[in-house]
Amino acid sequence: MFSSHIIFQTPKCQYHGVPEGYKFDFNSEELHMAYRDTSVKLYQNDNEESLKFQHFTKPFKDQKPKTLIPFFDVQLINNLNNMDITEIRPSQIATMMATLFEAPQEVQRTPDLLCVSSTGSGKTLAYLVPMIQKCMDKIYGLPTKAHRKPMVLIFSYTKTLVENIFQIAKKLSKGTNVKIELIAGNIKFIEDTFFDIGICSIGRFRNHFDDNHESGCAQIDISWLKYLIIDEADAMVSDHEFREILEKMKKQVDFSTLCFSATIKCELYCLIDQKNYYAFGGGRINQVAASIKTVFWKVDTKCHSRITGIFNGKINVGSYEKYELQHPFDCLYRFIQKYLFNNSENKKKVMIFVKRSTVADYLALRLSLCGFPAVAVHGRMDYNIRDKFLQEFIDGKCRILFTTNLLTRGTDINIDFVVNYDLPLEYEQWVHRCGRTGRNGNHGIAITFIDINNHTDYSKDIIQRIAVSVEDEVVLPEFMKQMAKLEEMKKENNIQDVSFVNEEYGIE
Ligand SMILES: Nc1ncnc2c1ncn2[C@@H]1O[C@H](COP(=O)(O)OP(=O)(O)OP(=O)(O)O)[C@@H](O)[C@H]1O
Repeated sequence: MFSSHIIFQTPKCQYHGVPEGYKFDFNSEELHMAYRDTSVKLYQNDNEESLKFQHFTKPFKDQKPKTLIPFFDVQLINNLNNMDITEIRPSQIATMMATLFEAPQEVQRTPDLLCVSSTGSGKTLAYLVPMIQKCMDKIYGLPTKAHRKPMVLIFSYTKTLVENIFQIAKKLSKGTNVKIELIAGNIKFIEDTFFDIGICSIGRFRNHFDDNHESGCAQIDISWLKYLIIDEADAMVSDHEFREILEKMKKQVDFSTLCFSATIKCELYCLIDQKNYYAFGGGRINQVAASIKTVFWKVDTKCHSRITGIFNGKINVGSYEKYELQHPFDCLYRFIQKYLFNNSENKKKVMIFVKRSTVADYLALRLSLCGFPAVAVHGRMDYNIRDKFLQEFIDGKCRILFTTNLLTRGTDINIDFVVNYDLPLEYEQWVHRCGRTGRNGNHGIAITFIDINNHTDYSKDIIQRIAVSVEDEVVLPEFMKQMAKLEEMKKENNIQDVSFVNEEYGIE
């Protein structure tokens, strides 16, 4: 099991790790490998500036390269700047170091990489930037009109994620010759397979790769493949179809596998070459990111909802004075009233996770009828409607979004609150759900409803892992502590037995 501190595996090759306290020397002839985010922060130049992408801009033709560090084309740096991206994040420099340096001679190819870094820490750019640069370097060495076969394939977990990665890749590669192909979704099958980077969903890729492919599908030739990127790798590893494809690809050609996620499980190691890999860990691994405040609210599905409909032209919201517990819908209603609709200036957004798509639809409708417009986005709806609702939420036209597992991972929308109305089936999903807020340097709040009278339905494992993972100062419902048997765990002494209601984000 990884904790937030067990992070680095010594690579079985000649790169050096960087000791604590080491300062990056731009003129150094040595090769370096970043291995922990505390160390990566030490990559600063003499002026103590934070490290920027432009520090790695390629020199002009007649200029002598100052260092052995990798270089980015000006066009790529400009594209990054146009996206307001200047500083390099820890996972980004680690991936850059691992992929852009030439591997030592005794190592045939770039070692594999396991990059585990908190939600919202910038893993998508961590792999896209060096991969686009690699393709640009390759293209320079080829005749202008040469037909190129894919050098990089990127796989991710859902069609929505794959499409997001594609959109970012298109922006990053603007004005370069790098050809990027989307191999996912309900768009037409690709017609030619001459591209540099393919961004794929598993099912659609299979049609272009497998012998049992749909007739007429162009077949992708992977003989040039050098890098296989697996985003949300710990979820992908559970997909048998994906593992089969991977095995088949590995039999055909030797490529480096780069895995990215905010959570890690042991099975993930079967995706990489365990004798020749780097691992990088940044932020809290397998835990909710430090930028997110986690709060637990007790609710009771067995008590009646007091929001009963229209009464004298107003919603009857009942009275709660005598009741300690509330039905989850009532709890949600009061939360939204207090934190999203307390004044006309409020622009805050909440993403609410539920188990089932029918529940998402029902709750969105019910809340809308109560005067708080909400939409639901899930896997059992038409793509176009899904995209339309999601866009309304992104644009802030609708500030309440109900969803299911569909948006658990990877979704990058600026939101203030996450509510786990139901608990997910796996602990890792809870971490990713909470990680939809508190991204990209912002703070967020993730509220988890704990059904106090129905907790037998929950997986004991989830409750236990959540209870153990949260920081000492997070107040937990008593039964969570009991279920987690925290008495036997080292954290027990630090958890106070007080009301679950958090002062700042308590319901009343
Ligand atoms: N160097 C950077 N400077 C400024 N913003 C950045 C930088 N790198 C990434 N970002 C922004 O940070 C946000 C989060 O990035 P990204 O979605 O890649 O996170 P992630 O680590 O993949 O998260 P998750 O694990 O939840 O998928 C994005 O909006 C991205 O544009």
